[in-house]
Amino acid sequence: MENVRHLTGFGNEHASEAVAGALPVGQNTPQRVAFGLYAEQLSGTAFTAPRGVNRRTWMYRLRPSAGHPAYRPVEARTLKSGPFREVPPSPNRLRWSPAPMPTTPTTFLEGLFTLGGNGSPAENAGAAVHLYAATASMTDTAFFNADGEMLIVPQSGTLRIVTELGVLEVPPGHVALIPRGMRMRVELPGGSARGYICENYGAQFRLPELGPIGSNGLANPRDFVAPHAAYEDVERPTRVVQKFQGNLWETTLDHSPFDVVAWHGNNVPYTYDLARFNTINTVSYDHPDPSIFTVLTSPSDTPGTANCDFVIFPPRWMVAENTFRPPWFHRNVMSELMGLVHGVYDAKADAFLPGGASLHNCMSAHGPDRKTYEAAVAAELTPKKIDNTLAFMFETRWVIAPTLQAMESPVLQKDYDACWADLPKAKMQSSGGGQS
Ligand SMILES: O=C(O)Cc1cc(O)ccc1O
Ligand SMILES: [Fe+2]
Repeated sequence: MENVRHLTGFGNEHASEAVAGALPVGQNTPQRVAFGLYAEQLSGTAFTAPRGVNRRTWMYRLRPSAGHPAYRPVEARTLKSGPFREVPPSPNRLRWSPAPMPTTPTTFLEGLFTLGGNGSPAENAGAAVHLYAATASMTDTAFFNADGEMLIVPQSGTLRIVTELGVLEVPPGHVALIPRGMRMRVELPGGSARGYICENYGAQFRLPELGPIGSNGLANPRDFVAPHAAYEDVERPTRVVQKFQGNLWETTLDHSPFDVVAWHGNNVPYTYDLARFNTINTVSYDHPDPSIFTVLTSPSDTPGTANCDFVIFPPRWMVAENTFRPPWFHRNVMSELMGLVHGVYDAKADAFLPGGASLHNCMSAHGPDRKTYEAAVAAELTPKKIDNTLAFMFETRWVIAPTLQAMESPVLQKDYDACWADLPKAKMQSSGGGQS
């Protein structure tokens, strides 16, 4: 009964205690909490947010978080933040090969490299896209992000993420969602790890509406897993680093901040196994819009126009008749940043590599590369499984401005445009209505 050990269900009111009797019954703040624990609330939405989206968690801890010395600024190095104004946002299609792993010991926090983003923490809107490449576990260090929640997409190497509410194991193929402000420490059981992060400055990610799909499908709520309470009673100097309005600040505690003995609430970290995604696709003709593959969405103030969608392209059967089956040629109002966890993406036969990334901003013309196009128009349309692949996209209503370091990166591909060059001209009958 492995499942009994998990707390499941997206947005649920979870409760967990590492020590029996630590969690108050029937109220949040008794005059005296069991064992002398301190009650502390972490909110993820305004107190008055509508009930359906309101998120907060109550923690019962050895010491209140308030007991800390002043934070002092520290260098953020390759971690950048909105507003993204270092370089004019490029209308060009951009693609990066995977960056080499660091050759010196580098933690998750030290190895963050920002590709680009939009909006800013000050506006509570937009998102940033970071890559991480780590070769060392964080030790006696905790990090929290006051600027937004973080959706972590491992590409290689399992992450063990210690959070205030418990421990998450996140192998490639799974994702983790860490609420704004929640302390975390990232350990590497396999010694190294690489992946992608969407730092969401806007409204918290949630499950998309299902409309005519009905009451089941896509990412089912029950497959999101929250940790059990687990605490450290450690009296050792611990660095706490926070990202606040784009800058990093740090202070030192004389104890571990992972000292929450019990908690209850719905503002919690989650993991989700993307293999659980219930993929829906055409069984008749034509390639649907990729919104059909939305795992999580962060809405903006305009209904149906996301601050950021997290979309995946998982293994699936392709059965469409009389159809060009791969993604079509298109120019979108929304901007698209893509990554690849493993395998080959069905629009790009070449050079879109696991650990790499591509950026197709608002109105930039893109779609299948020439090799994909030629294979798809020639293909015999028997049922075929697209297998052993996992690509994803962060899609956002605002243009994603790359950072200077992303534009100057040696792994920025110089010849991406060439994959659409030399597509043969259509052969019109000369009797048609064309003018010459
Ligand atoms: O550009 C891409 O590869 C992403 C994408 C996939 C798809 O199936 C349809 C549209 C789209 O933007
Ligand atoms: Fe696209």
